[in-house]
Amino acid sequence: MRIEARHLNKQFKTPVVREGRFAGLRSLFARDYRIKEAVKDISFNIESGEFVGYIGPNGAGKSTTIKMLTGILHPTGGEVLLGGINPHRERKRAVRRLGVVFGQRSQLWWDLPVKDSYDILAKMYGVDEALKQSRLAQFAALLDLEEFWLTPVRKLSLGQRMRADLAAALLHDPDLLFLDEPTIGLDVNAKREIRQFLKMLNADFGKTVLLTTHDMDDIEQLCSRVMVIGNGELSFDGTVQSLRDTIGLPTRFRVTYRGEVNIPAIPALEHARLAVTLQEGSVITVEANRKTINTMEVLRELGSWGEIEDVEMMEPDFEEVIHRVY
Ligand SMILES: Nc1ncnc2c1ncn2[C@@H]1O[C@H](COP(=O)(O)OP(=O)(O)OP(=O)(O)O)[C@@H](O)[C@H]1O
Repeated sequence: MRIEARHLNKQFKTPVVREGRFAGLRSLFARDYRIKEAVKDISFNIESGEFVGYIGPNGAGKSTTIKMLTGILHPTGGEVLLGGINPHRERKRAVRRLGVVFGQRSQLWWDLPVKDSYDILAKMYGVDEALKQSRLAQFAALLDLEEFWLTPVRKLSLGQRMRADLAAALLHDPDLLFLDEPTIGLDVNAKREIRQFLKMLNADFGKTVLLTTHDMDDIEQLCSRVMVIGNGELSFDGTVQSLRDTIGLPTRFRVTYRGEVNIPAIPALEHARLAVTLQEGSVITVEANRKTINTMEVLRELGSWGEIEDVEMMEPDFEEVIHRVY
């Protein structure tokens, strides 16, 4: 099912608290508001079967976008279409086609045993008993749900809770999945399990997925496409590889010199973004943008600074670099 976002905007209006004498009294009569433009004119299409990552720094507008896409929050401007259905005008029809997981907040009933939440959700979505049983049997096998079937949700570990929440979001067999930080706070093993499951949902069951995350491994391992939002605006939309190319990931060279080192004030390759990031005696770390200079050029330049004893090359870490881009 296709997701279309057309010129989405969201402004939040929050009252400003006044200070000083009689401030409270004055606020009763005339209120000042501050307008926060959380999402500014965002448009994109996500085709059926795509797995798209949605990334950006804290407060960039990711959750606000997801809430508008799923119909929870009304846009100030623009329109959302999910398989042609506007979730704000036809909420019930849209809700049947989409599943949502918010990693920070469970949609399960906190004090009830896990299985009871599925009974309630099945009733809410009109999933009949036989379908509910067969789907739950499938999820129980894939997500190992049975070990905590009768445990109240509040007693689940974070990893168990996330698995339980995923099953809940899928109980009515939606075509679209919106996942807001589904791996947050999980350990390495739990992350791996969740990723395997999500990969399977997309590859084998054809679910269309939009995923927000701060974990670049999620993006690299799962997404065919990534959108970057910063300060409410889309700043990138393309493949993970083209994002890497755009950023021009720097490679780090750690060079140990024998004897004296003379770093020129302006290195010859400065125009191509060769920068000294650390100097510890005769050990110097430089960063070079491999898009603009090749390794031999870098080594030639470094060799002109002194007699090289050893060079260690370190490949860039996507996660670290993307945070610089934010
Ligand atoms: N209900 C609200 N009222 C006022 N401001 C809000 C409201 N919800 C969000 N905002 C503001 O809108 C901006 C975008 O918030 P949003 O939660 O969408 O960011 P995010 O990209 O999901 O961040 P994070 O990665 O921290 O979860 C922030 O500045 C936030 O403070």
